Amino acid sequence: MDEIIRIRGLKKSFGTKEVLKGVDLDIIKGKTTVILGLSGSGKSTIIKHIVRLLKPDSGEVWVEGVDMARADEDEVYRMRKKIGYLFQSGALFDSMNVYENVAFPLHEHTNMSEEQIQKKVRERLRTVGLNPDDVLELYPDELSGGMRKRVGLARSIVLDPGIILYDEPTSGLDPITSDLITRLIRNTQQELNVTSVLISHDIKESFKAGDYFAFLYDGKIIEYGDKEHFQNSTNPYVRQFLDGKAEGPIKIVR
Ligand SMILES: Nc1ncnc2c1ncn2[C@@H]1O[C@H](COP(=O)(O)OP(=O)(O)OP(=O)(O)O)[C@@H](O)[C@H]1O
Repeated sequence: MDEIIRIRGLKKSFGTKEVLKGVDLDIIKGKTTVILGLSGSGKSTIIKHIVRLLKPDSGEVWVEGVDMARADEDEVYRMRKKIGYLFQSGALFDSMNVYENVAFPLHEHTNMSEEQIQKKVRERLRTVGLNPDDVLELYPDELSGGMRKRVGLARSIVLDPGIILYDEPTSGLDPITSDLITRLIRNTQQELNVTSVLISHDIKESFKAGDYFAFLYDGKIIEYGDKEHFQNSTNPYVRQFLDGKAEGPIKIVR
């Protein structure tokens, strides 16, 4: 298998709380891998290590052959250009309009002319199903939740990354808007031929979006496989999660 990201023995604690206890995970190139798990189980913590927003206590996080845990700042900067990251909140800059938000990474990371930037911003807004002329001058507080997610997605793909990380892209959205965002993720993956990592606790949307599935529980990946393997898993923790039952072996720590 052709893995583009390889995580080995990843451990991370916050204070006395041991969140990741030895995560092993391969992300296959050109596919969408979904990381499933309970709220607070550490899913975001895993992907923050991929872009080195966090450093492991121990273990290795290889991205395209670069050990992100030990890379120097120049290398981290170079790698971040290749990785799109759609934060849970959508995280648009409130003081900037849609154009400025989507153009931001191009201004930061490229020497493109304003004319080229405009062309690229318009193109990427169209990729996420928005009409540039309708939205370019709007501010985030003038957009619906679904539109904000789409603008966030346009911004995370504007540098044509090879890898896109999605943190709960459909949280807080109605089922129809969620479906739309999931389709966009799917289309984006096919149009740009990217590798996607998606964090979710929305099982329905995950199965529509994903090729491979990893289940994080008690600090480790305890199940991994393609859709058929995952849906038919006999692991009692996975079964309880998929069935959405409060009774079972899963311990909910609050
Ligand atoms: N910077 C931090 N400092 C202290 N604790 C943190 C920090 N980041 C995460 N945590 C804690 O680590 C645990 C895992 O958080 P994380 O956000 O990775 O979970 P998650 O699986 O993505 O959850 P959710 O689905 O609710 O977003 C939580 O208990 C959280 O409070």
